[in-house]
Amino acid sequence: MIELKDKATIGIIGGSGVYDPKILTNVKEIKIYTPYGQPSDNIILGELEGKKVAFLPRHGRGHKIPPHKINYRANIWALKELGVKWVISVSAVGSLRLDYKPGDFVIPDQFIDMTKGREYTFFDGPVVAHVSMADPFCNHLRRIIIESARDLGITTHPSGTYICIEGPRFSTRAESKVWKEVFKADIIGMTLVPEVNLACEAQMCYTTIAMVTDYDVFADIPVTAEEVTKVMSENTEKARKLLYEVIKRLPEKPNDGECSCCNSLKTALV
Ligand SMILES: CSC[C@H]1O[C@H](OP(=O)(O)O)[C@H](O)[C@@H]1O
Ligand SMILES: Nc1ncnc2[nH]cnc12
Repeated sequence: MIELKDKATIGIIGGSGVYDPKILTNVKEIKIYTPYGQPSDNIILGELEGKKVAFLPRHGRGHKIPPHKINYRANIWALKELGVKWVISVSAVGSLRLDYKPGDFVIPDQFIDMTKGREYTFFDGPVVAHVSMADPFCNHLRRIIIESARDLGITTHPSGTYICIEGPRFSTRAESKVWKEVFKADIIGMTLVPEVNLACEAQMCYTTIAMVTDYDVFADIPVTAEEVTKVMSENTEKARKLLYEVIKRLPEKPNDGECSCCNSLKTALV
């Protein structure tokens, strides 16, 4: 049973290189049990500017869980259980275009799912739901992140299509060419799906701050995990600054006029 004092309205899911919530004060660690098993790690609860924030490292502390083994359902369920309404995900991504450079941020507005066998839904029957994914990210949250990044002078691309591959391997040159030239995706990663789908089913506002770490395999020297980790660690301070500013500006509740994330099940149930 979660106590009222342990509720949080804002959730941060940290990706590669983001394993601790350094911007939070009054932190405490809690373990959450879900019908889907264990989340990636204990959740760190803390405060920022008087707001309650829950932090969860997607790969666990020490990066022990690969993308295809993450218990996405348990992670989203745990955040929902805590009362989270806004979910800000931080992710390392490869760039599929020259003008999205390592160190830049991208706030994607679309995704393409190339994953192969994950648990994609909370609705496995007998209740069946088909949520709309036309606009998969919360536009209210995207606007606040884009404005905050602009005011902080952080180079941020306000749109982009994220292609999510199964991993854990990186793409071949032929695959990367297809993602770039045929699918016209802008960035590539391994963790967005099904995190985004599940957040939508849980009627939460979800957006990703994608940090470009590499040029995938269309660069002369193809991407390595070492390169991703290095670029990510060089830029985590920038990500923290942005998270701080975004959380400062987030209203208590999503604004009905700007997004309909909280009502995603209204038209989804069969
Ligand atoms: C460490 S290299 C590949 C790894 O990094 C990204 O993870 P995240 O989105 O959690 O930052 C990518 O999707 C892969 O899982
Ligand atoms: N090039 C890449 N492909 C897939 N996932 C990534 N995460 C960071 N860079 C990536």
